Amino acid sequence: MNVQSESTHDLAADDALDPVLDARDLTVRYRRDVVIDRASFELRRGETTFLLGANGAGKTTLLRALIAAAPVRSGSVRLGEVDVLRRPGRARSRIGFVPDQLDLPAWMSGREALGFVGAHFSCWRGSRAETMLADFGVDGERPVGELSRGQGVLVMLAAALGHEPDLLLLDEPFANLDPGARVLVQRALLEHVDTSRTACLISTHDLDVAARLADRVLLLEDGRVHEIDAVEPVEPRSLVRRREELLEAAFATEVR
Ligand SMILES: Nc1ncnc2c1ncn2[C@@H]1O[C@H](COP(=O)(O)OP(=O)(O)OP(=O)(O)O)[C@@H](O)[C@H]1O
Repeated sequence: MNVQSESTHDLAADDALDPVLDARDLTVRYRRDVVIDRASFELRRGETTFLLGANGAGKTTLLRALIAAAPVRSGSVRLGEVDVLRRPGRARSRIGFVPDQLDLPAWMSGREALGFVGAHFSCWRGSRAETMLADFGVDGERPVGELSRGQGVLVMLAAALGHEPDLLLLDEPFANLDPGARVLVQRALLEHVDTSRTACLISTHDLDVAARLADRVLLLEDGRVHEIDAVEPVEPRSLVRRREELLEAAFATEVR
């Protein structure tokens, strides 16, 4: 999402060369099943990268591998100078993560959940996360068991953004959000990525959102990660064509 003014263009260009995360030859296996097969890619400062792939392609597995929470068999993940697989605690303190399943204790209030997630990620900036939660219109005193999935995503997003991470990893954050909540989430992400120059990787099945917001697209297919060029310049026709290409590539068997 490059909304830099012209005067900051050079700085943005320099920034763009600076990878926040560098994954090299990453292989993840569940027993004998190779889910991620020698994946290599970078996530760069100020760029929003979308991760596409059919059901079961390994998107969740790949995102988890990037916080050392999946069985990585070989390869490396570096977050700046930090070796994520060797020092996951240190790396996680600089990462905001929104999982696909919100496994929070049902009795916990939204506000307590912010602290819980913050503690897990070795970081806690309570007041900022609580302000974000209020901005999202979620009552922080309500138990998360009483929240809808969309409201739960907003709690996790506030927790993920609250400590101003260098890297944001979001697993299907737009699923089951109503249009209002979707706009809120997208706006919060856009603002955050643009102002703090965070790197961001978002998995989704929503090709409309990906085509509209992506600076880069990674496609996961047969365990391999393929990079698809940025969707720009953004012209309606090229966008439609690009979406069709992505759709065919990602879901070839389903659309035939
Ligand atoms: N803990 C696990 N143990 C064994 N196999 C697993 C485990 N977690 C995931 N898998 C397998 O790994 C593959 C990839 O699953 P993953 O959830 O990463 O895919 P996905 O692309 O996120 O799917 P979806 O779009 O449906 O959410 C699947 O075949 C799944 O069955």
